[in-house]
Amino acid sequence: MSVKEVAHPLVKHKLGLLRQHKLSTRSFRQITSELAVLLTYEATADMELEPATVEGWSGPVEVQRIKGKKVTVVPILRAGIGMLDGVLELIPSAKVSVVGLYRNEETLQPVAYFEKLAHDIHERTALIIDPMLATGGSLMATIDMLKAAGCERIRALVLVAAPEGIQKVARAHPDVDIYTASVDEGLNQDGYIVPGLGDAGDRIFGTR
Ligand SMILES: O=P(O)(O)OC[C@H]1O[C@H](OP(=O)(O)OP(=O)(O)O)[C@H](O)[C@@H]1O
Ligand SMILES: O=c1cc[nH]c(=O)[nH]1
Ligand SMILES: [Mg+2]
Repeated sequence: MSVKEVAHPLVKHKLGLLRQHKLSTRSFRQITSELAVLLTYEATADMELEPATVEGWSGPVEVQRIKGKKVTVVPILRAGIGMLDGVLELIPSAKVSVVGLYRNEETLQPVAYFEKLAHDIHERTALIIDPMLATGGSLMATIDMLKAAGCERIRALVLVAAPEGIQKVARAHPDVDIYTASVDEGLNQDGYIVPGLGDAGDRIFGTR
């Protein structure tokens, strides 16, 4: 497994904006979406290309196009929805497989409540999206669902990751790569990432 902490200046700058406590719901949503675009750019950098010929203005031109193009984006409800538009901006033809999970606030264990996956997920690369990787429970549960459905190539795009969650996922799923704007310091006693972003779902949906 690899963890790629994206060092691009735009990513660092936008993440800094997002960390501000006093940020409107509108701005939080907007910047989350922009970061999703940039993480997608990184997470697709090794996509395979194949040669093709198109009809150009001066005749046939040899071009390159993405081979296969089979991707499914997997937002983890609810906060993952905040990254969906950004990912689809770069991969507009991707199928969307939705997973619903929430974290029990006392046990910190993920509780599954929804699953609707692309029917041909076994032949697609899954890009899981969720702003937060904290204890890793939600990501692990999602990976388990995808693998149970036959998915073989899985990547996760998260805005902020805690080392504790990364280690847990790495041990159980060494084949899954993680792309993040930041590996933060760690978790507090309530399982929140420090310095983190707070409750990303509440900030995206304006529910607190
Ligand atoms: O790594 P973990 O410890 O599992 O925590 C991370 C999860 O917690 C948050 O979701 P939450 O349960 O708050 O649901 P929400 O998106 O509906 O707010 C976040 O969006 C992740 O899905
Ligand atoms: O820091 C955290 C941890 C879990 N979920 C969040 O939204 N934020
Ligand atoms: Mg939440």
